[in-house]
Amino acid sequence: MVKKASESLVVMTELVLPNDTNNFGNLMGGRLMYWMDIAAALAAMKHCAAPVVTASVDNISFETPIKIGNVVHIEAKVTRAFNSSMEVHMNVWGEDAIQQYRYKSNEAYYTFVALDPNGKPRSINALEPETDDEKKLFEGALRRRQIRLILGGKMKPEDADELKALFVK
Ligand SMILES: CCCCCCCCCCCCCCCC(=O)SCCNC(=O)CCNC(=O)[C@H](O)C(C)(C)COP(=O)(O)OP(=O)(O)OC[C@H]1O[C@@H](n2cnc3c(N)ncnc32)[C@H](O)[C@@H]1OP(=O)(O)O
Repeated sequence: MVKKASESLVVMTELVLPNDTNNFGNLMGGRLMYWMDIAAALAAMKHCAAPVVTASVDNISFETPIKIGNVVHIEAKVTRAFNSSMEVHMNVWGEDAIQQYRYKSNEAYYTFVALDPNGKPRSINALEPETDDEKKLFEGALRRRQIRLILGGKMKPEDADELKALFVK
């Protein structure tokens, strides 16, 4: 079965409360990553209709702090499905609901693996990108997968054909 990228869309909204912040009154990075993990896992489950586990989290840059009392918006969507794993892209914004403005906080890629009832990786639906943005993310996903598998010790650099093609014509 092939599912559209848009079918996996998850939008999560949270309010930054005192217990979520550091001594500067900014949202803690770890709390944000926790919310992102949940939003991305839900997007992955919408795509594969199975329980999932987080296999890896790519680097996250915290561009702009999100202040106490602000709102956090997380948008998560599956970019590409492989055999049992899928990459989820997220955009995160902060919002001052009183002054009524929104600002970009960060973006990230998480990878999830679908599990069968025995807790083993299972095959998943293919994914079809539709919009230009979805197609761009879909195309880059193979390269990003090879980078994270090399870093995770699951792939030899010499086997990363998609990455090598960037440098060797
Ligand atoms: C009772 C029912 C209730 C239902 C209700 C549902 C409730 C559900 C709620 C969910 C909401 C919360 C969601 C939070 C989710 C967590 O936080 S889960 C906790 C943190 N994560 C973990 O504990 C995962 C621990 N790791 C593992 O279990 C295993 O290493 C993995 C990830 C399953 C991989 O297993 P493995 O035996 O190494 O498998 P292997 O055949 O080598 O690879 C399988 C796939 O993993 C990929 N992979 C392996 N390592 C990596 C890596 N480092 N980077 C990227 N991909 C990798 C491979 O590329 C491969 O992909 P495909 O080529 O098949 O597409």
